[in-house]
Amino acid sequence: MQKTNVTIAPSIMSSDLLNLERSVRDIEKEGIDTLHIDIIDGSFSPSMPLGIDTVKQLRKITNIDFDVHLMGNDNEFLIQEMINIGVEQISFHLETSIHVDRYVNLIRNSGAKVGVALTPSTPLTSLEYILPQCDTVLLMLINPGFATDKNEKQIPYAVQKISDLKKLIEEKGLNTRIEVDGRVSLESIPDLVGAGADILVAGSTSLFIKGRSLGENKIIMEEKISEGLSKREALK
Ligand SMILES: O=C(CO)[C@H](O)[C@H](O)COP(=O)(O)O
Repeated sequence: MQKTNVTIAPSIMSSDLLNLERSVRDIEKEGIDTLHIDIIDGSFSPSMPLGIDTVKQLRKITNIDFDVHLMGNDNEFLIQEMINIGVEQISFHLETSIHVDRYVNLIRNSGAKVGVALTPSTPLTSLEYILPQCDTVLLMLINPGFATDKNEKQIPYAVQKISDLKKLIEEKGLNTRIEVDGRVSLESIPDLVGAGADILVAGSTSLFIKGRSLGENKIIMEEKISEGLSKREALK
């Protein structure tokens, strides 16, 4: 399979939470170099699958890149904790941020990559001034934190929002990567990648689909990514 620049970022909260070390080893064995870690504070949204100490423990056992998605209200506190641990990318939500430039600078000065996350209905206009300072924009395609709620479906305007963001990034001549998260399923990957998604957060509807091994699911994901890249080429 041809290597593409679309990143598969397994969401550790979708793996076996009772065997995190084994999940990390399985992910490493597949040559995956990014781990998506959701930190949810129970107030921003109701679940609390992983905590700060989980990230600390994970850091001790692996050098894989940590792509941390903060879903909390106290961004300054959480960002500082992640910086202290030493993670490679930190994304925080604009909806819970007043001091956005301050958070961007905190993350940038630590050497980590800067990500700004948007819940599904937050318009792209909210990125107007901050986009040039972002390495990544994380578009949530379900309401963040509700991954275990099976009634939570991918938003119907996912492809539209990704292609609108891609256009904005290209118009401004930026290299910002688009990360998508929430029901990034085997079925939806070709359209999401076709529209411009660069980082796919892989959870229960792709990499961790039960009944197949991680390796088997990864091969199918790669096929779907190739399909998406062909679509993207055709749309040019
Ligand atoms: O951020 C998340 C939920 O807020 C999870 O990372 C994501 O939902 C996992 O993927 P899937 O929806 O395919 O299980």
